[in-house]
Amino acid sequence: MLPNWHRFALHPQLARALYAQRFTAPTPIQAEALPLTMQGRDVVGVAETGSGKTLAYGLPILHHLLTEAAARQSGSVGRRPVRALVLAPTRELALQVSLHLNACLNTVTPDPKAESAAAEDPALNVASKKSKGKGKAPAKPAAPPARPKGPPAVSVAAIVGGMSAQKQRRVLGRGVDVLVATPGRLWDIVQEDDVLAEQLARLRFLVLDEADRMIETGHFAEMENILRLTLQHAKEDEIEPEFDTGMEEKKEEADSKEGVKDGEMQTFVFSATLSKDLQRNLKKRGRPRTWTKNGKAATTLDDLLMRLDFRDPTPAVIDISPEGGSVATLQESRVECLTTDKDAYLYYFLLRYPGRTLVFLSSIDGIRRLLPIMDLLQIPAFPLHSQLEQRQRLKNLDRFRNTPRAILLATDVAARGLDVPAVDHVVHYQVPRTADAYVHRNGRTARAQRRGFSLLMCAPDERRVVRALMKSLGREEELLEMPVELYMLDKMKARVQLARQIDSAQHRVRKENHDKGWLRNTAEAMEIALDSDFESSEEEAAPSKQKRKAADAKTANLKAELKQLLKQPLVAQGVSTRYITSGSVSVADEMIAGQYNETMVGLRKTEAGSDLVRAKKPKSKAVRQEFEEWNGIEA
Ligand SMILES: Nc1ncnc2c1ncn2[C@@H]1O[C@H](COP(=O)(O)OP(=O)(O)OP(=O)(O)O)[C@@H](O)[C@H]1O
Repeated sequence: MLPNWHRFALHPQLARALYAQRFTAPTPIQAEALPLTMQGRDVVGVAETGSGKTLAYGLPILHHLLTEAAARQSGSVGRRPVRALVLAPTRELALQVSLHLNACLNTVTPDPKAESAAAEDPALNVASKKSKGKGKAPAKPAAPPARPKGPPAVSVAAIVGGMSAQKQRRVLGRGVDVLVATPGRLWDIVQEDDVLAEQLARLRFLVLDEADRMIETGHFAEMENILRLTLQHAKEDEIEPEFDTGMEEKKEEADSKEGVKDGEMQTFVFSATLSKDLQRNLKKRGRPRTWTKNGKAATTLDDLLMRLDFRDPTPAVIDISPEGGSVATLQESRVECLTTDKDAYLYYFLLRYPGRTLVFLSSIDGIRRLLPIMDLLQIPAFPLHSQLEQRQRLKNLDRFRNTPRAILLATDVAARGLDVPAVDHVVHYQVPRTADAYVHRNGRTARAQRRGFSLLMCAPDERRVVRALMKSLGREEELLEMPVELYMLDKMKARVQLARQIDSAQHRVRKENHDKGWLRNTAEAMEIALDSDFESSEEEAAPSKQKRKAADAKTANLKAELKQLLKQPLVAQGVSTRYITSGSVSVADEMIAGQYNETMVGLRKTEAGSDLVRAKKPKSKAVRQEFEEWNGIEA
């Protein structure tokens, strides 16, 4: 059925699922990893973002468990032990991995709505339940046979923070074969669940997905604790002889055999970015002797990986990441602008190049500030950051997934691992702090061989960071620049300026109301009567009714003005809207040919990235210094 997959001799159920999802051939990382993982080797895989790493480790796990389940047949009762643990840095990524693996157990193509429902409820996130969803069979190829009823042969479930822990415990109680988890929540549960703790010591597979990120997200201690549990008992009891017994040689001989021994745990570490040094060290290393070498806790990814319980004496390292960290189908660019103009440049970009766009900001406050402005400008944008409730995060992700031109304003919580199909553009509203973050953010677009575009917004005080960033990626060429029609940009600035004024006026009113309400509520809760002094001082402080009325009227005027502006067509310089056949640009011709930009009259419809220009040569040092001093930029 799928000749390109034949050589891996995958379980027929997986072959059917690959066929149903039209994965006709393995991706390069899958093609390189599968022969090793299927033979019991430990693998460290580094491949560009969106290259199919999940199945590179997922298929061998599912293959093994499905084969094992077939041999087990019926009859076994009681809670099935967890056989594979996948640790992922964020809730979204864990849920996504779990859905991806489940889709390989269901031979029915998942319906995105059913998927999101399942994602909202990890208790549903097992193969048996999902198959009951209204899974749409693909039109072509023909729908495969329905799966048999009854409990799933292999179940996958996600355990993440922000969801009902009770429900997740119930899922665990039913038996989970592949557990996908974020370290924080898993550690909470493990501490109260001795059975689970015991099971983690007998895993057949351990996966660290986006391992480097887990250290950044403050999960370090929990992850270390969990990894400690996965050290298998026999090893902990092993006493290292202090003198030469000749045993060591024999052991080394046995160890030099590739792969893990039968039934032992296989470890997979996957990421889009793993330092070359670390990869070299991993190749050279032997097994860890003791967990807490020097009695110190691991603090870096290098430490952590060096402490992993690789059972394979020579873990295979597959690195097919592109030089400089960029994907071939990705077009990168930058635009230089003042910090205060970034909103206008972003607005310009969104109108000039419509498409599903993921905008990365470095702070939650930044998102909170930008969101109402986008709203006032009638740009549909959704936030994604760690202070949103989990349900809200999933809802926003879902909306972003299902709205073709949606905008997602996200912090780096969304940078890694998230697989939203067809993200057209990534915008770095602020320069990311590390080169890895830059690569991972960009990795949300240009996935699975699709084209993608990224724009780095660079303020004068960020130039130095950008230079360092490019240097650490080994880039010699500067990023190409996105050209901007300055005439059009001015119009954007006027609109943004109005939106900001309205927002700050509304914000003032909201804050006043909030402060007043807060005082009253607190006083009420504490059963304190606010005395007349307080009331009168409040009255004094509060703007008079008249003042408020005037302020409200001003805001209403501003709103009306903005509404009016938004209604007006954005016309490029040199274009007459009255006589669209005249002027320097033949708008009519382009309209007829469907080549015009929908919101910016007179500008051709072009894809982002198709009109990039080489950056201007840097000014001579003296001139630059003068410019920087003049602009108050630190030398
Ligand atoms: N063999 C295949 N053929 C076609 N598409 C595939 C194949 N394997 C995976 N995909 C699709 O490619 C997309 C990216 O896969 P995946 O999320 O595993 O990438 P990744 O390498 O883990 O990315 P990241 O590093 O960003 O997490 C997914 O939508 C997946 O369904």
